[in-house]
Amino acid sequence: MHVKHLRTPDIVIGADTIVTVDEQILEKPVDKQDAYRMLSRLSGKEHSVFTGVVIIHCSSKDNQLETEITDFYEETKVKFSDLSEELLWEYIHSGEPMDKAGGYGIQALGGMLVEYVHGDFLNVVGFPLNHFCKKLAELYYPPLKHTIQHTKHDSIPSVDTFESLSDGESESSSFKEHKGASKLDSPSGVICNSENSSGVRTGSVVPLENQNGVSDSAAKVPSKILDLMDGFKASKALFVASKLKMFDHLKKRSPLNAVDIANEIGTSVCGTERLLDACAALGLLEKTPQGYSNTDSANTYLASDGEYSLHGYIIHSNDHLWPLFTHLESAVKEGSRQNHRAFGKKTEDLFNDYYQSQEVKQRFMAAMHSIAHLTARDVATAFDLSEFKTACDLGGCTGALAHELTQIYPHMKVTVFDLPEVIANSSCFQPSERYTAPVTFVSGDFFTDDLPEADLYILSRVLHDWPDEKIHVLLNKISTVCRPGCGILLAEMILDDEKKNRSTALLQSLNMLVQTEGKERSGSEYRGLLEEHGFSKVKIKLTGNLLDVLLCIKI
Ligand SMILES: C[S@@+](CC[C@H](N)C(=O)[O-])C[C@H]1O[C@@H](n2cnc3c(N)ncnc32)[C@H](O)[C@@H]1O
Repeated sequence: MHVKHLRTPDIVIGADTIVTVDEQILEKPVDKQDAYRMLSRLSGKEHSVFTGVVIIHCSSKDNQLETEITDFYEETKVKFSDLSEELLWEYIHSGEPMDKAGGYGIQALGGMLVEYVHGDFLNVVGFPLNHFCKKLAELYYPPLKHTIQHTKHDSIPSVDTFESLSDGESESSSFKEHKGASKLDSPSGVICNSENSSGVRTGSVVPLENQNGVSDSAAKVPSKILDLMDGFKASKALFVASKLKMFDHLKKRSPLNAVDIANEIGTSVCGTERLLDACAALGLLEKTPQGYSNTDSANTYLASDGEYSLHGYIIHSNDHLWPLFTHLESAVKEGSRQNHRAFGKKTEDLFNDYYQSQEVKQRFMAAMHSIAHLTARDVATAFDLSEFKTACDLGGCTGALAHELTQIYPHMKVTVFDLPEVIANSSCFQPSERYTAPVTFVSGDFFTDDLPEADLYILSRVLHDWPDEKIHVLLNKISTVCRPGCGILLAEMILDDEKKNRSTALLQSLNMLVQTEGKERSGSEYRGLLEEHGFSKVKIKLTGNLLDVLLCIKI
């Protein structure tokens, strides 16, 4: 959900869950599950615990910020006395306030404050009822085209409801729109274009068999399987559009038509037009009679100078991961990495592959940097690290996380420790002067060289590169230099113990199979490895971002 327009007086609705305990606000919203856990622990006692919606009043009159927390249980007013207006707006615009429990606010009168809901109203208020009912109906009673309707509610933004069985989900964010698009060449479906309340054109699929009212659900290919079969085409379309810098051109100037873009990037008009249309259907671009433009998300994430650009990681995915994944079958049969098949050379060490050529090294570092930059804030704030005066980010690469730590903990001295080839190349990834914080870069090999002294050792996406034997070598080295009270902070995609729920992390584990000797691990597996080296008090935080965080302390 995006709160697109704010009315005067500026009232913003839809923050995530905030929990206050004894009048202390945990500044960082916790996720809903955490909140419920806390709530159940504290219920019945005299604590003020609130889950639900934060309504922030910004009064331009006296510059006072007041936060009203509505809750299933109680209501109260808390003053954000230590939160500056600037910070608040940064927070609001970071997109964080727009998900999960924030949606509860728009169920009631709060809905009047929101002018637009991009996506499905019912899906932002909790259980994805719309999607659920739609899927049930698809299974048991496919809708006729003329039954699709839109419902307008008085007190809430105009929305599609499950009564209409429209494909509201496909509009929920520009990046999710690929669901409808992926069915373009589906043998079982045709696209019906409809206009939603925000004027967004959406494609909802009506099975062919419904057009004459005859249901033949046995012949229907499940949409999830179709999505997966199409997924590689969608990925490649994104990769190629990124590689050809289409999003960069459109960020500089838009709308542009296919001929303009083809001329600028030196490609065929017919091929360019098809790629642009595919990107528009995937929700990456907007297409109007005037031409193509980037969506907001494309400007932020896909343009190479976007605030949270993933361009580096996308190019790495295209040039490095794609060839490796074409050998997934061999990797599965043999249980080992496929670099020799993909790139025709056998090296002992994964990082040798990357650092032998300046071009590949630059590409790899840019890829690491883009993900680190996007996740650094969540990693750095997952736990209060202010008690640690010094930190060493082992395998810290470009220093993106190190810089974030120094922003959040100004008194912390942070060292980045990485291989000499990386340290020599790190200068081109440093933030502008204005933000330059005192991060020290030290080169060395963490398996063989002395480690810099620190109170906190950080291993971000390092352990997943290695098999258990190597991890024991590294943890043993860290444990030897750690005094009691020192800590290790891991940032990884942490699997659930049964290894069945987190598809992004499980796919990432396949990614590790094709190129490393490592794998993604569960919280219990990391805990086991760390406890063998004297680290306990393990705390795990699932951030909801690409990386989760584990903190443990040497006893
Ligand atoms: C997957 S990258 C992660 C980079 C960074 N921590 C992040 O999260 O973006 C692994 C990093 O470990 C570094 N590395 C690998 N082997 C190393 C070694 N033996 N000694 C020091 N650093 C090493 C690599 O150079 C690379 O920067």
